[in-house]
Amino acid sequence: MNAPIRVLIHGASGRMGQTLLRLMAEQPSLTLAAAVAPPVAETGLLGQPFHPVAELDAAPDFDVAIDFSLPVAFDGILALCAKRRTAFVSGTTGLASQQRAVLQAASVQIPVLWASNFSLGVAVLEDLVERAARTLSGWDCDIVESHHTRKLDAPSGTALTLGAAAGRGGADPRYASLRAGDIVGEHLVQFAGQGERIELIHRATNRDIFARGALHAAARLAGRDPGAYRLRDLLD
Ligand SMILES: NC(=O)C1=CN([C@@H]2O[C@H](COP(=O)(O)OP(=O)(O)OC[C@H]3O[C@@H](n4cnc5c(N)ncnc54)[C@H](OP(=O)(O)O)[C@@H]3O)[C@@H](O)[C@H]2O)C=CC1
Ligand SMILES: O=C(O)C1=N[C@H](C(=O)O)C[C@H](O)C1
Repeated sequence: MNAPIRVLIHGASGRMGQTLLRLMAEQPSLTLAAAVAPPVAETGLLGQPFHPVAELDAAPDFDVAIDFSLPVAFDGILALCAKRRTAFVSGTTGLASQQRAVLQAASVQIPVLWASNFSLGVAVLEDLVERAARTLSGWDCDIVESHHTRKLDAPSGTALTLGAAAGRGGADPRYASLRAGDIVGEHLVQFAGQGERIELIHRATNRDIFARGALHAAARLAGRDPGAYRLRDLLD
């Protein structure tokens, strides 16, 4: 039997961090090495002690980090993974272009996977949007994203990913963002022509889909050759 893959969860006290910790047992190949969070958060919903962010360098050995935190916290965990030569999975959105460049540079040394959305449905939607944009030349393309009021970045990472897909198909998308209540995440991509309109919508109704996608990716990324992987590279 293979040794379990040791996982460090970064942003462990957050909405996604807590979901990841709850669902980790579903991936029997994974074991928790550390749950990292700022010092104000002493224990999470599951009662596990947090490793303080301030002592990130002293984190126990791990094989892969899963990061769902904030842009301000991203550089530190990526640097630790590069230093320890571990795999890095991140879903943190709102990154600056310079942070994306550093991530790309790190992929020469370690396996990395960053995705704006870890759900299967959005992966399919991305393909549909590119195809629609390619076919519907001259139609207006608008992307409307809705999220909970605690979300800090806008447009969402997913909206930008879908916009890039539309762009590859030749469209020039516009963006609109709504923040309301506890909406987990909704993305509408609308193509409007003369006398007709197509709406492609993805609605996330809970965060488990994102956490399962990230845990699945972590289990398959650990131990791989360095490189920048996409979610679709690791799907069964
Ligand atoms: N790619 C995807 O599929 C998805 C991506 N996301 C993205 O993941 C990120 C996290 O989302 P969510 O869980 O809702 O956000 P939360 O605000 O609930 O969680 C953020 C986490 O980061 C921690 N944190 C804050 N500041 C620092 C710091 N300076 N150093 C280290 N850790 C810090 C927070 O600690 P504390 O609790 O103390 O504030 C918390 O643990 C966002 O960028 C979001 O857009 C979200 C869902 C899906
Ligand atoms: O912050 C969130 O909650 C989410 N963020 C991601 C994004 O920015 O696209 C993914 C999902 O929509 C939830």
